[in-house]
Amino acid sequence: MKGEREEEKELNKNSEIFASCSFSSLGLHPTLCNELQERLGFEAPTLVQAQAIPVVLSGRHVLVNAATGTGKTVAYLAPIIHHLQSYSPKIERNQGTFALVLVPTRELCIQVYEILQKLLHRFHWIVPGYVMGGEKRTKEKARLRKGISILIATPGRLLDHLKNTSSFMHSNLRWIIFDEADRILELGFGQEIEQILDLLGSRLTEPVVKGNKVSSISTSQRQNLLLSATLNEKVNNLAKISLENPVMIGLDDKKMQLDQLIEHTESVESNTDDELECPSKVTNPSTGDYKLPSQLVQKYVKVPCGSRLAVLISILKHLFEKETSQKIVVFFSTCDGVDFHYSLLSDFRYSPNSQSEAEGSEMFLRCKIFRLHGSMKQEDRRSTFQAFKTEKLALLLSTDVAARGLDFPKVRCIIQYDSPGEATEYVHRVGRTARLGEMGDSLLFLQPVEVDYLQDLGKHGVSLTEYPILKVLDSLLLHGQTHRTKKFVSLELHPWVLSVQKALESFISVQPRMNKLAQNAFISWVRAYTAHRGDLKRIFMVQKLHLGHVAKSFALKQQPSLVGKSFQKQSKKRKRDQKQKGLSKKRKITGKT
Ligand SMILES: Nc1ncnc2c1ncn2[C@@H]1O[C@H](COP(=O)(O)OP(=O)(O)OP(=O)(O)O)[C@@H](O)[C@H]1O
Repeated sequence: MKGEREEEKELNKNSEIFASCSFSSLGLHPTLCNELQERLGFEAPTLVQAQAIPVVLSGRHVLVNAATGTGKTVAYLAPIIHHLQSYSPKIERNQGTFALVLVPTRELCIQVYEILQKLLHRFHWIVPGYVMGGEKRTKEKARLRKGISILIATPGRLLDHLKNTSSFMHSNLRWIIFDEADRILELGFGQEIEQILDLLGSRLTEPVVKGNKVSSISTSQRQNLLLSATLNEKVNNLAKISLENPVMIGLDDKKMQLDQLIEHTESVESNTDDELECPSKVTNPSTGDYKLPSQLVQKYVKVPCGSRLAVLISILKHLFEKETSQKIVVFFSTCDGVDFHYSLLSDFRYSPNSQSEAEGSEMFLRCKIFRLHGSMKQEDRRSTFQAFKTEKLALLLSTDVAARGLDFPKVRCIIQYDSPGEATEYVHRVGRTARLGEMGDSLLFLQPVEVDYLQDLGKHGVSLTEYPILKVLDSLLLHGQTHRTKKFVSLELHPWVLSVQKALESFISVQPRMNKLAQNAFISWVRAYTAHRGDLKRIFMVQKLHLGHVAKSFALKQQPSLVGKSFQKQSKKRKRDQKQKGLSKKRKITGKT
């Protein structure tokens, strides 16, 4: 009986995610359909692919607004490859770039490149490639000179090459794709994108820059695609300047069959222009335009500041002990925060059940631990990204550098330990789990004074239920027995929390290196907290912070000085980094990720 129900559930899940048609029925070349099946293991298109592929094949400009993890990447790559392979005579390397995919981060660049490589296996004359920050320019120049048919790029580096690499040939450019458009714009790349559109002669609203680099292909032969899991004013503006009479594709989470999809596409098409001309329709945040996977279970946990760290590591312990094969991602607001927690969790030993110190202590968490943030060396970022992908039991500590577009298979739970700020960021962080119909949980940490943030999320149609933290703490064995909370007044005084906090503080206090990391993380955390913008300042009020409790959340017995040398040194370093990266105007909280 149970088996039947499971089967039924599985079927329902599949019909909410996959379309009841084949890739070939969408008009894709048979060899490409084979590659999709054999190299990527895709039996049938997802709903968003079934809807988008025919439209992209038709040559129309498209705006896709679909939930995270619904298969947007193949929705644009497959039709482009289909067209390119059909060119007769065959395209050649020396004809330069035909399609340009713009992505916000280096990791996403590599991820899209890897999928492209697989899809192009049997179309060896179509050359994939990427250019991105952190790589050697000279090597990139050489590759561009040889020719890259489908180029994936981060905006800053692409602009650099457009201006400085004369051998970069793009006069045959036909497609520009903005993948994770919202993130590209949030990172402050709006101006770069406009310049790129100008240099490529692809901006619709303003006169095109004239010069030797403007493409010879007429803009009417261009096809631009914009993909985003969230919509806002900036995305709408980009759509206006880059998309001509686009088809809007947005999927509801509810079940849609293919015939409904086609109807949907058509009805959406007829509204297309109105939608774009009326920003409020596209951008109104209260209409629930944030697409979240319906099977995602979203919870929040209310934790007083001083107990945050003890509670975080207790929840991690509980989750890893409950399921011995799973992956979890924890998001932090700063690189220093990631570094500190990474070192701490990698080394922290504690045996809650040993009666004496003589018995020795054991690793608190028994899983592989990884870290990812923007200040790491490119090779380290790359190897972490690849390693975490293939692990079965692992924890990734990351800044928002991992929040967008990254596809780590089988992530079971997302913990937002430091609050995300903008609701869009929340959506993208949780989007790293519950991908393609898989189950997934998310947990948002809030301090009691921050709970109004739930209302902010509610305005976007995002609702969370409370995580039973006391029950979890009660279930953890301390000195061989569980401790019921009824006898204790609050979470901070729970014997388990007290015991773990004490062990953490002793661990930090005897290790100068850990102490230093904790202090840096504390300072950066306070700075990031003060940098919340607009309305969020009302929720995340720095004045309401008790800095002694914040220090406790970094296992520091004493509060480090915020006016001391190290704070000033860090501020100076941050300004210097900003200058070097030329990002000073881009982000209000630079250096965060
Ligand atoms: N037709 C398909 N059949 C099976 N798996 C698929 C199919 N299409 C995509 N996938 C898988 O689904 C996952 C999500 O795909 P993808 O990363 O393209 O989603 P996305 O919508 O771009 O997500 P995000 O918005 O987070 O970037 C990937 O692991 C991908 O390999």
